[in-house]
Amino acid sequence: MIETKALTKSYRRVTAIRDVSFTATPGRVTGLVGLNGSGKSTTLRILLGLSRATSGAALINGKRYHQLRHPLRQVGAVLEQGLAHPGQTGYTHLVTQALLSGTSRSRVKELLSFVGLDGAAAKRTGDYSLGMRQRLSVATALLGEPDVLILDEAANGLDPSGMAWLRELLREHAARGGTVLISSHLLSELEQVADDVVVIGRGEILHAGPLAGLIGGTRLRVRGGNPQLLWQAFERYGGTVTTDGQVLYVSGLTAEHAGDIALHVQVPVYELVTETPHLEDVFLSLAGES
Ligand SMILES: Nc1ncnc2c1ncn2[C@@H]1O[C@H](COP(=O)(O)OP(=O)(O)OP(=O)(O)O)[C@@H](O)[C@H]1O
Repeated sequence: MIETKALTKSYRRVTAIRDVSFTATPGRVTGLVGLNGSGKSTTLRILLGLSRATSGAALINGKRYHQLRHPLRQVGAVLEQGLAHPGQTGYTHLVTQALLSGTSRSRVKELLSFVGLDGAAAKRTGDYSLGMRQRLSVATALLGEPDVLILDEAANGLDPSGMAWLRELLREHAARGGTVLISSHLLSELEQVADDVVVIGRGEILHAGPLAGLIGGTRLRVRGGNPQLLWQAFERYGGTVTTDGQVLYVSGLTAEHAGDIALHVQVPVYELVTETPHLEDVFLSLAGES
């Protein structure tokens, strides 16, 4: 479980985050989404004890990071700047980290293969591609078999198969009862993995809740012979109508119902489509309004 309560961080001139409160619950993947500079990394860094909050609390399993008895076994983190020394091989890096977290060497081999790096274990991490570095960071995060995973822009640099691999890994972690918090500046990147989303804009929470709630309902796009008459009829039967001057956008009615209404008022319909708003558009209008 991850909780932030009225978390605020001010630098000398900038308030990076203000009153940020949200919960990431076990068994679910929570996405933290915001445009560049919105405060995602600041929030995650405070959760991981890398930065101190000006006020408020950031808790992992009910405790601040520095109060955790075995932090590396409770929380695994993938941060933007990565972890590995460029001169070390992937294998040496993981063994060093294993020693720090009290994990056995046998788990290192197992993890290298789990993240698809066994072929590159003897290569210097400085020669790794961005995607390989992300895979190594994920392996490092998983070393201590933590319940809680925190990932900052972890999909950066991954190709489509890498993205699919990461999504499956995070979904499985949540399915086993783990807590996953992953940030991104693209909601579309999280669309297939997150159960819940926290949208942050200019340091403040704009939405926190199930992903489905953010998308909202579908609407109908209707073009017909007498828009004025159609509009009145749709509203009379409980629809809510807006228009761009050409097309009517109707919510609160099914396509079947709208078609029947048009037939009833004898207006020909040229187009009747059910539309689901594109998630990225919803996010951009939300983030843009902040
Ligand atoms: N050490 C610092 N000193 C001063 N201001 C900072 C510092 N770190 C972050 N900020 C400011 O705080 C705000 C939030 O930054 P943060 O890095 O948390 O955003 P972000 O959402 O992670 O963005 P990005 O996706 O670009 O990394 C920005 O305005 C940033 O300039």
